[in-house]
Parts: sequence; structure tokens; C-alpha cells
Amino acid sequence: MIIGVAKEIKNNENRVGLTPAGTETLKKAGHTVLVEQGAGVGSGFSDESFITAGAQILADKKALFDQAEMIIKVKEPLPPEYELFHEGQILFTYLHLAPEPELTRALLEKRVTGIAYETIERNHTLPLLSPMSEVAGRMAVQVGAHCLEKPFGGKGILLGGVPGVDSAQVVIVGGGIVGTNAAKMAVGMGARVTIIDRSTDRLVYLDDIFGGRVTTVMSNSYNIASWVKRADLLIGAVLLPGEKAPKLVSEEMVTSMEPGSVIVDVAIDQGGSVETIDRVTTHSNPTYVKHGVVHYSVANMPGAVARTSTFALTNATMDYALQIANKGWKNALKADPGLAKGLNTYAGKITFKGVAEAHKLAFTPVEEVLA
Ligand SMILES: NC(=O)C1=CN([C@@H]2O[C@H](COP(=O)(O)OP(=O)(O)OC[C@H]3O[C@@H](n4cnc5c(N)ncnc54)[C@H](O)[C@@H]3O)[C@@H](O)[C@H]2O)C=CC1
Ligand SMILES: CC(=O)C(=O)O
Repeated sequence: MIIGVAKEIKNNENRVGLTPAGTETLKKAGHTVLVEQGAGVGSGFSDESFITAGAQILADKKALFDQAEMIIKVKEPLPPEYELFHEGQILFTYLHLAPEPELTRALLEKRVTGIAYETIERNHTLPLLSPMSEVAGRMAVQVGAHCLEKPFGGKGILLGGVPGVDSAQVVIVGGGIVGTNAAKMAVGMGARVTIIDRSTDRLVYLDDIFGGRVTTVMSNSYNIASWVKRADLLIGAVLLPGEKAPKLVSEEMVTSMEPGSVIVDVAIDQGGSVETIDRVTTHSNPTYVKHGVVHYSVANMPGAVARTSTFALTNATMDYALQIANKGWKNALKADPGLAKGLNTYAGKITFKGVAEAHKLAFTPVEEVLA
């Protein structure tokens, strides 16, 4: 198979979808790897390192897209990339289609075979979302602590406090991978931490692993309102896989927060879980203030720590990329029902229910496509 590795164009997106090690693996399996010039530089991989591993470097993005049977990326395509796709091309990347009607339309019109990292399942987990959720959860506390500093619009408090002075209250809505990793960092920095989740099993697990160092709370609007009001740092970390994020934190709740408090809505890539998050921000301009509260809503947080993130992401994606290249996408999906859950678009059809529902469009089950 001819595989194209595109250079990311999103603001400060420094990750790349394949490493030189991955290139070598694909080459040894008999595939051709085309890498866009400079694609790896943001993650510390020179063009020469890809050439040594067996790739061809292409300066012309259009030529790369024209030749490749499968495009491997990190982030969802942006409008300048929509035109580059061709019918039947496999796109293996994060897609986050539920909050993105224009991108969804473009993939349907171009009849792209869109396999989304974030909806692939293995043993009831999301193996290609998890590594970036680990990164983003840890970063959420780092950026939140920074935003709480006075020069960045915050109320001027240190997350861990100091002896004789209160530490900050961190409230995390959603205790999955992002939430757990955020809690690890926040506890480690000495903050008081509350995690809200709707799953009792998850709350039991969190209580066990944190040994009483976090408060666990059942998710309902009453409890969320009560804890949002007390939060110095609120972290949005909910997910309904492939669907638009539920707006669990209302505008009224945000107005109850003290001025200079901070919201980091990690769930922004699925549309955001906080009502006052009305825009996706970028690493160049990551925050805005609404009702006196600092809002951070960057949809590609791991892009800022690209070297760590590229290794973590490709450690997880590589085996799936190899299966798709070796067997062809249809046979690879037939052989692995968890991988089949990644198929979001095919031949002008939406094959993921949450995406079809979000856009009120027809849904075609994957089984029908694979039959
Ligand atoms: N902004 C960024 O750069 C990044 C964003 N993300 C996003 O972060 C979000 C969270 O991802 P993960 O932690 O991996 O998901 P996860 O599936 O591991 O965890 C989600 C948690 O939300 C909980 N939940 C669902 N509905 C809820 C409700 N009504 N109330 C309370 N809790 C509820 C679930 O029980 C689960 O524990 C996703 O949208 C993901 O795409 C992930 C990585 C990077
Ligand atoms: C999950 C995601 O959207 C990211 O890592 O950028």
C-alpha cells in the first residue's frame, strides 16, 4: 500500500502521524511510505531520519495526497485539506466529526474512508484516544496552574498553597483517562481535588487508587453546581465516545465561580462540556475571559508537547496502521470488531451512529458496509 504522512497545519500542531521507526516497520512489510517535507520536524524527526528509515520525502502536499492510498495524520483535516482527498482514500487520524458539520460533509462528498482514532475500541477502552488523554489530563493541571497566576488573568493562587495558606480546589468533571491523569497531577501538586463522574464503578475505582486523597462525587446537576461554585480550577473531562460532549456546566454555574477562577475544558475536541466555552482556542492565544473566569479551550493540547505525544500516539496507532496496510482496510476491520468501530465515513455514508445523530443524517451500520 502507498501510505502518505501529511504535515499537520493546525495552530502549533507539532505532532506527526508516523515516526522513522514506524516507517521502517511499514517498509519491511513491503509498503511505500511518502512523508511530506518537514512533517516530523516539530517532533524532532528530520527528513533525513525518515529517508534513512526508507521513506520518500515529497515537498508537494497535493502530490502526496494524490498518490497515497492511505493518509496517516494526527488531527482532523482543516478546510485547506478538504480538496486534497480523493474517492476511496483511507484517512487514519483523529476526526471528532460530531461537532464538525463542514468536515463531515467534506468527507462524505469526497467519499473518503474515514477511520477515526478516537472511536476505535479494545476491551471496552479507547486505545488510540487514551495516550493523548493521558497527556492532556496531565497538561490540564499544568496550564490551569499557570492560568491561576495573576499575570495570566487568574486570581493569584498557588495550586498547592504553602504551610498556613489554603491550597486550591480543583474540580474535575469526568473521571476517565483525562480526569484520572489530571487528578494525579493535582494531588501531586498539593491541591484539594474533587472528581465528579456518573459511573459508580468509576468512583469506587478512583477512591481506591487515590486512597482517600480525592473526593468522589456522583454526577448530577445539583452536585455539579455545588462543586463548580467552589472550584478555583475546573477541568472538563467527560466523554460519550464519538458523540457531542454533554454541556454539564451551565452558564449560570460559571457565573457562580469567583472572578479569576479558571476553566480548562479538555472535552472541547468533542464540542466542549461547559456552556460558556463558545470557541475553540489555540496554543498561540489559548484563553479568554467570560464572567470574570479564565477559559482555556485548546483542542490539540498534546501538540504542544509533541515529542512526548508523537511517541505515545504512534506506540498505539502503529499496529493498527500495519494491519490496515497489510490486509486492506475491509479485511482488517472484519478481523477486528474494535477497529471496525473506528469507521466513521465510507463511500458517502456515515457509519458511526453518534456522528449521524449529531448531524441528523442517515446512519449506515459498519456491518452493512463490511458484508
Ligand atoms: N483537548 C485536547 O487536546 C484533548 C481532548 N481529549 C478529550 O478529552 C475528553 C475525555 O477523554 P477521556 O478521558 O479519554 O474519556 P474517558 O472515556 O476515559 O472518560 C470520560 C469519562 O466521562 C464520564 N462521563 C460521561 N458522562 C458523564 C456525565 N454526565 N457526568 C460525569 N461524568 C460523565 C464517563 O463515565 C468517563 O469516566 C474527550 O472528549 C477526549 O477526546 C483528549 C485528549 C486531548
Ligand atoms: C485527542 C485529540 O484530539 C488530540 O490529541 O489532539
